[in-house]
Amino acid sequence: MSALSVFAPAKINLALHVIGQREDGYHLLDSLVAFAPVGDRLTLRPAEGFSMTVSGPEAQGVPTDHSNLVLKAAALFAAHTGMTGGVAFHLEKNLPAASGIGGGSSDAAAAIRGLLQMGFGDASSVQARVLGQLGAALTRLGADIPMCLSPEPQRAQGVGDDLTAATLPPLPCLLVNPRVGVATPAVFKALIQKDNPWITTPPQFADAQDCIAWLAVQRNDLQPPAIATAPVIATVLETLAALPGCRLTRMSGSGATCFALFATPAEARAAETALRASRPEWWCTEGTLGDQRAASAPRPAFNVAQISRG
Ligand SMILES: C[C@](O)(CO)[C@H](O)COP(=O)(O)OP(=O)(O)OC[C@H]1O[C@@H](n2ccc(N)nc2=O)[C@H](O)[C@@H]1O
Ligand SMILES: Nc1ncnc2c1ncn2[C@@H]1O[C@H](COP(=O)(O)OP(=O)(O)OP(=O)(O)O)[C@@H](O)[C@H]1O
Repeated sequence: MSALSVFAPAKINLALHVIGQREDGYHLLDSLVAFAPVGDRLTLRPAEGFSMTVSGPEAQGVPTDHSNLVLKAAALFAAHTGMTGGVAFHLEKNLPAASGIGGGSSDAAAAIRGLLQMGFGDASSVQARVLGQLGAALTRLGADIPMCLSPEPQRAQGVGDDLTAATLPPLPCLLVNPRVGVATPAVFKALIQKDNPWITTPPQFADAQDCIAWLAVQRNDLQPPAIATAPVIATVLETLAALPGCRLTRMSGSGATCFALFATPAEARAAETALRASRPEWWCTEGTLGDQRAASAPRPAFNVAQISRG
């Protein structure tokens, strides 16, 4: 068996409404999610046991031991499927960690897609029931993992694990992180109002401008508590809003990464050039949001949707 390379795209919460809280403390969400053409790259090579190396521009501080979400997800996969053999993972880290764009969760989901694609797991045991149990365990590992298993536009409800495919037009986007790590639990803890209104059901959008007009009346309820935790996020949003052609600005996930949407890719590219010149210390990259399934990995032998919606 040869090596397999799997793309782990950035996840963007175009809208993120917090609509309640469960007794165990987890929050109930209603979020519209899309994926960017920028992301990490995970390579899987058959080996004895599981191991992990990390390289790339954002590798510093990313664990290479069993605390990496890639190795944790692989261990869960092995426990649930009876997988024999092992894999040497290599992670090329391009996304800043702890930044609200799903980095570790997207890497973990890429590991699961890769293991399925390589044919690991006892085929007879990888049935709907096993995949459902694995899905529940992966949600406990990272609430963003289920939505990253199939990197396509989707509405995420429940604690992030109740997924419905959504149709979105291509959305030209600029992603910006001010290089401040934000801890997700701290932001949820700082959220005062837990029972906010739901998302209105997304209609069919004629084009990017139509979608942006609809998004403008949605929210990210974690934005105010994240700004209270890391005030620089407000500066990022103000800076993005002042860029020529910017139609909408918002924070993704629990921050600190923010995004700006544009009507055309040319406007997004021009905005990236301008921002790189004025704020060279910030991480920024442009790309068109949408469906990254084709780029992420060949389709695995088993239905990934069974895990993510299990
Ligand atoms: C903010 C989002 O990124 C939106 O997509 C996710 O809800 C967070 O996903 P994640 O980073 O994978 O989060 P996890 O590592 O599973 O959870 C970190 C912590 O965030 C809080 N958490 C997470 C998800 C959720 N629905 N409710 C919560 O209250 C819990 O305190 C949890 O212990
Ligand atoms: N593969 C990984 N990539 C990045 N961080 C990882 C990974 N595995 C474990 N971690 C640890 O998880 C922490 C959170 O990183 P991650 O990139 O998942 O952030 P996040 O903001 O929780 O993402 P999101 O909220 O969008 O799901 C990091 O500080 C790091 O110590």
